[in-house]
Amino acid sequence: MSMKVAFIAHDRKKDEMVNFVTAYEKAFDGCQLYSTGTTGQRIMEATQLQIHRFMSGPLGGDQQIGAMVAENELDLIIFLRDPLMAQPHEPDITALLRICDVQGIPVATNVATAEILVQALMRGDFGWRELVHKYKPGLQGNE
Ligand SMILES: O=C(CO)COP(=O)(O)O
Repeated sequence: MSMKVAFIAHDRKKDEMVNFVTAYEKAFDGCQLYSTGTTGQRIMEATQLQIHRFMSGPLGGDQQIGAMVAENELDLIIFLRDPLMAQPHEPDITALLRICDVQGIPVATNVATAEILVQALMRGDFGWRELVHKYKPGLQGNE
């Protein structure tokens, strides 16, 4: 099953995102890729990856990705937030992180975590959906 991965980066984190995705281009090749508007544009300019781009974050892109999460349609999100600058669409960002916690979707908000998750992706140990179900009370595997 091909993994569905989303990339989001705030402006002062976009170079870091491009460098990160470029370094792991092979790992992401073969995944179904999604992004907010400008982040995806920057990654596609720098790599051969094909990415489905949603709207820019401040115009609703975080919410569009959040809608995928709500349907449990994403396996991994790399969201390089700018921790030092307030964003006009802060409520959308909070909402996206919240819905990831609702659905148990792994989110990396810095490259240290992203690195670990991508290593796991390359090893093929992304049994996320099963894991999530295992730990949810009342669901199969957690009697
Ligand atoms: O603002 C963003 C995420 O909150 C990112 O949007 P862009 O990728 O369009 O810059």
